[in-house]
Amino acid sequence: MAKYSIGIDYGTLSARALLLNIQTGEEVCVSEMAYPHGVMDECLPSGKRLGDSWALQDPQDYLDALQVTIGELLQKSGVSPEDIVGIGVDFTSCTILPTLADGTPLCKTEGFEDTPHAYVKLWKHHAAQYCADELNAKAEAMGEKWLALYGGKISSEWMIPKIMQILKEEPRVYNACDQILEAGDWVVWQLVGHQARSACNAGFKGIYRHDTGYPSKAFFRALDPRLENVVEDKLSTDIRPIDSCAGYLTKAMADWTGLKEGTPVAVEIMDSIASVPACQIDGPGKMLMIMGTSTCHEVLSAEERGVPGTCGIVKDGALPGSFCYEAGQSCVGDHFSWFVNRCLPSDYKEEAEQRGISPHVLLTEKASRLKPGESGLLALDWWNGVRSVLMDFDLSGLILGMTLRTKPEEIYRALIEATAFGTRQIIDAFETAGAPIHELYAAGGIASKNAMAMQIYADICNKPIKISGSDQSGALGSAILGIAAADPALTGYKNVNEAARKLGKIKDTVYHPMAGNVAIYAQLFAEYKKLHDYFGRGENNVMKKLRALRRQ
Ligand SMILES: Nc1ncnc2c1ncn2[C@@H]1O[C@H](COP(=O)(O)OP(=O)(O)O)[C@@H](O)[C@H]1O
Ligand SMILES: O=C(CO)[C@@H](O)[C@@H](O)COP(=O)(O)O
Repeated sequence: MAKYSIGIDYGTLSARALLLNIQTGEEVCVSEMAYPHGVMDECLPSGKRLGDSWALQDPQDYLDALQVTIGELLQKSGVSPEDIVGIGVDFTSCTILPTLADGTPLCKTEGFEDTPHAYVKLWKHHAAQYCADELNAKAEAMGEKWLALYGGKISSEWMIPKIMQILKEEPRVYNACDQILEAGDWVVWQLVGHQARSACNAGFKGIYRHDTGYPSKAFFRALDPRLENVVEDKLSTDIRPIDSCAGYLTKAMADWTGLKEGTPVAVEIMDSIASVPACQIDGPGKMLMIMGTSTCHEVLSAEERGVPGTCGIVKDGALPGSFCYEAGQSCVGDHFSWFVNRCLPSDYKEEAEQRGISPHVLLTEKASRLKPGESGLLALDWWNGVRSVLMDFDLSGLILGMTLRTKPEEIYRALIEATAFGTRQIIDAFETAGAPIHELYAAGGIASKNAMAMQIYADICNKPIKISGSDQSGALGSAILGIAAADPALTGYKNVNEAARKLGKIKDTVYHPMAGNVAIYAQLFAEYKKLHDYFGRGENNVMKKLRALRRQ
């Protein structure tokens, strides 16, 4: 009798669930639900305005997505809940929410429905930059050893700066909540009825180290005396490995989803990392890029050492037996959709509509006819701040070289090239730190949808790129972890590594660098680096001044 696992991938705008046949690897069906409240970056549903760089979500959307997507999987496939051996969940991160002791989100309690700080802060909520600046200065002054393991700077996207922002701006929320946790950990809590926080999230986003735990009380006290006991008061030291079982589906959640009560649920994993087992990344020298709204870069290594430009290193963070390094770019697909949504001229919109294709496909078709360098444009990919080498969300975007003749497809291509230069910068940082990258692998929406972008990346990075065999690599990785959570006697897999070897997959297509393009892009990259340093390393702080003026 065939057995199945379900993987649920919570992205920025939607959740995707995948039903996987655990013996054949067949992806039986996929179901997606866009979050009804989407990303709230201007106001709450009540109309209450949010500040600059805010990005919130409504946690009820996550539960509704469980009900709708799992219901659809069961209905479309006709598979019996009895034959589902496990469930895995991955989530965009660092996405956090304050809750009561029983898990009720604070934004759903009386008196907090209209309080922005009581809602989920999405990964791309960047309004805690001033808190991150304070934290980084303090960590450096106090010689905190963990700082180097986060590339030398903690991002304002990460958990502690976000908690600091809540405490400083709305102490009422900080005091009223019993827990502050990753939304992925919260979903698992809802599924199994108790908390089982993920080592992956805690390590990458919560400054939790496998050997030393959280930063010391003295450090938290130095940040703010009210934070001295933040770990005991709001976090947890019960941190679980990602290949373990978090617990079993409760009766209430079985009724909500249509699944069987008692189905094992895996400890949650970050969405980016879930693609590692799905793409058969099993050792050093391979960099996996998960390219969607943002891009995350994953590298496995036997060693733990700080690499400038990375955002974190976690022991057994992606697969047991290796350290996983993550670097990232906060604006990739978002970069392209900004252009499509805000700047596309009406004749282009009409052409796309008439031909029944998306504006991305139209712009890509036109941009494919251009040669590298032909547009005369060069952009900095900082539309959503910088998560890599500079780690600064007060920086902003730039396009250089525009003339009266500049065409939309030229800008679109320059934006894609800018994100590839950003990736090249990250690869160079790894290689300079003594971790050579021989091959690139790509997963996520853009890897499967945009061949031109992948060729540009191969040319700019001067490395071959292999593509994930699944269009839903996050959900596939989660389903693999769902197997690891189940009884091996039932699944036939000894551990997650074995399941990843058998069920992970890569396409036959490989994008090879083209020598002529590589040479031209090398010249453009040299100019990109100059702009990067000029605007990013303090020589000209105009971007920060403009941001400060906007906030006044
Ligand atoms: N043909 C395309 N070329 C480039 N980017 C695209 C294309 N189609 C969609 N995108 C971008 O892909 C992003 C969504 O990526 P996806 O991996 O599906 O989601 P997520 O990052 O939320 O997991 C959006 O930002 C969108 O602008
Ligand atoms: O930062 C991480 C993971 O570490 C991502 O969750 C974040 O960049 C958002 O990813 P998506 O672009 O929504 O796939």
